[in-house]
Amino acid sequence: MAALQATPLKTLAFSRRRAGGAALRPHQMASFRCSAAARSYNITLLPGDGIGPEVVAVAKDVLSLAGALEGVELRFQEKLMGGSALDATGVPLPDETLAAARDSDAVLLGAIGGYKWDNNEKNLKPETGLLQLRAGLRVFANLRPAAVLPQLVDASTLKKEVAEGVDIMVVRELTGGIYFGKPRGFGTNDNGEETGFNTEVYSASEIDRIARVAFEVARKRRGKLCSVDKANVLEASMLWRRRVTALASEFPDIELSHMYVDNAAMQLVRNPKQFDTIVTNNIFGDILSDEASMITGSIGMLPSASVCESGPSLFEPIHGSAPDIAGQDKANPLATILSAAMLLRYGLGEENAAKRIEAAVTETLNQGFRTGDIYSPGTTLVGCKRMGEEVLKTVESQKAVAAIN
Ligand SMILES: NC(=O)C1=CN([C@@H]2O[C@H](COP(=O)(O)OP(=O)(O)OC[C@H]3O[C@@H](n4cnc5c(N)ncnc54)[C@H](O)[C@@H]3O)[C@@H](O)[C@H]2O)C=CC1
Ligand SMILES: CC(C)CC(=O)C(=O)O
Ligand SMILES: [Mg+2]
Repeated sequence: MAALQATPLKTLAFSRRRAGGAALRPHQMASFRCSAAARSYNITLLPGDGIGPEVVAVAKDVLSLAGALEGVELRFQEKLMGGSALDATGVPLPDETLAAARDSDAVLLGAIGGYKWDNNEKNLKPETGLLQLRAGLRVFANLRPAAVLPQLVDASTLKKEVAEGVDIMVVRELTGGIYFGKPRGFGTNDNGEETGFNTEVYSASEIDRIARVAFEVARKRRGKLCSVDKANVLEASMLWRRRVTALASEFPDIELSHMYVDNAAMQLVRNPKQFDTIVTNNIFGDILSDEASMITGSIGMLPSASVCESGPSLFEPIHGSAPDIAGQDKANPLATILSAAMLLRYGLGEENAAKRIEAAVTETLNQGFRTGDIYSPGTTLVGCKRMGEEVLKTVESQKAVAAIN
């Protein structure tokens, strides 16, 4: 934990384990890098449901090629998760899947959920499996970068002058709050009416550990941190604000501000450039990052990394299983491809391979290829598979390599 508190992103690069081995420390990294044979990693793939298998298949190929070109061997194992696991095994997160994820160097998830399971009881919902996975891996910090790429400024729903240059990092608490709080359930009120209830609860230590990560992230960015809460109404938010404020004395170089979540939702579309790093709870982070995604052009563009104190990290696009376009080769795979780049950088410490992927995505967009969600006149409309093929071509190309160096 001490290392994570000190430099979360840097530490992430060293937080993964070799298969069956102990965590590598930074000073071991140089010798580890010298041995080509040692640079091999076990990756658990959890394609999930809907567009999940479509985007993960594409991202796996990109990950493999970028790794191979940088001398990194990636060994993949695919496990059931979500609705597909429910259908096959009766539970949304089979023990075998969690065990495999825990035992790997990093985990790449597509998305889970779909109409078929929407009316299942809580324990038999794909979404419950995802919450169990996050809790099981103890990945409490979810980093969701939302940056407007110059090539996609016209795909933003906001005016060009409002959208261009936006570069926000949402640090979302991921294993606490109302998605996990007890009591929860259904009951009956005094009038005999049916009720449904959930509990928003945070302990001081849960707030402190996510806030520390956020302060450190802000330190590596532009030094501004906005803590988003609802402290005018909710006790959990009152504690949140008190703890974040207290912690600020340890980070005098960071400009801390506080904002109520309703105002933050409005400010994000009014003047998103005012934000650098945002730290917030589980549910507000879920909602605000989807909102931020539209500033960048599409939810199909945003990757994420979910990290813990030790053990494998989880990488996933921020979007869901998009059942409305599933099976039609319409999904944008770039969020998952960019999640694969985050996996290489923060999960495995393989910076060059990560850069190769990011450069390839930039180049593919420069060449004008667009899936439907980011299409604008004058660009070339492609499906999920073709977008993957174009990225693969540029991963290998001289141009992508030149962009790295
Ligand atoms: N991490 C996960 O696995 C998540 C799962 N879900 C689940 O996904 C299912 C659908 O949820 P929704 O609320 O519809 O959210 P969603 O993110 O799946 O879709 C929202 C809208 O964005 C579009 N979209 C999403 N990803 C896209 C991509 N890569 N390319 C192009 N368009 C894309 C969809 O077509 C849809 O119109 C539900 O069962 C939900 O519980 C929702 C959010 C996260
Ligand atoms: C499907 C939910 C469990 C979570 C969600 O929407 C998200 O993490 O983005
Ligand atoms: Mg969400």
